[in-house]
Amino acid sequence: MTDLWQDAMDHAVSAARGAGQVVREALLEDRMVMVKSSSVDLVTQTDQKVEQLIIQSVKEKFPTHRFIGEESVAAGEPCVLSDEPTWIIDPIDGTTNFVHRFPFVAVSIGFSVNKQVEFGVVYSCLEDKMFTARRGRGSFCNGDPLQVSDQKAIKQSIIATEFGSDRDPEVVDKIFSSLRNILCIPVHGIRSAGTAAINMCLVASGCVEAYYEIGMHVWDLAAASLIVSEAGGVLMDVEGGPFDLMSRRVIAANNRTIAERISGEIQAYAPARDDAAAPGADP
Ligand SMILES: O=P(O)(O)OC[C@@]1(O)O[C@H](CO)[C@@H](O)[C@@H]1O
Ligand SMILES: [Mg+2]
Ligand SMILES: [Mg+2]
Repeated sequence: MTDLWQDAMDHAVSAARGAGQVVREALLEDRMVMVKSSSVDLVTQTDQKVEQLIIQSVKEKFPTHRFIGEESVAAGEPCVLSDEPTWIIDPIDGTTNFVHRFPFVAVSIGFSVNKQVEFGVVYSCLEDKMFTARRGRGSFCNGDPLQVSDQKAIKQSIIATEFGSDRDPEVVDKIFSSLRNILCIPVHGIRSAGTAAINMCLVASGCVEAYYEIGMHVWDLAAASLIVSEAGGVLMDVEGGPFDLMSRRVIAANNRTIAERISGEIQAYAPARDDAAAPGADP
């Protein structure tokens, strides 16, 4: 049977590796920092340049494919996940880390058809770790198979989360309330890589038992969601229902028991969905 998407996945790996080289070179220069939704939601010309390089390279090979790119959406492109083959791109996940030279910076490229992720590529470009997954064919890091942690007890676990870029005191109170509840289970520790994609690859690698967050976007999650599930992990909404790529809410865990326990401790809220502005979106 013809393997429809292997050529596209091979291109994604090559594009992510090339983008990582651009990121590493940019780290040697001064970076002009701009802001988006708030004074702590950063973007640089490197984010924009890398996204355009990836999108242009894909358009040359797959001219009918669609795109959801973080910086294209920021510039006004619609954020619509259709049934069409769609490349879901975060050119730099961890821009704040990139600006501060904190060494966790990822290029994330997900690919969906019929709203289902067919492959995911996350390149941690300062670690030179290429995380990949193809639906139904497992997850890998630099070609080595990945498997989530076999830890069953949350009290023997490390949990990853992030603080996001929303500084609204009411939102911050919810974030810290959830954090306190989970820390006081107690768990062994809480960790933040500063990038959702790498946090989720740490779940897939068995380095942390779970990651949860409210507020990130589809481009942070798409590729890594498949890397987690193909490593034997589970994905869930923060209130325990099914994971929804466009909801800006996720629990990614090594097993359902730990995911459900985390869900029970989170003070949930619902940010505006990524597809909220899409034509025909539910109000
Ligand atoms: O804007 P970026 O760098 O692409 O992504 C922002 C981000 O790093 O910030 C959040 C942590 O607060 C993560 O969920 C997300 O991955
Ligand atoms: Mg991101
Ligand atoms: Mg980004």
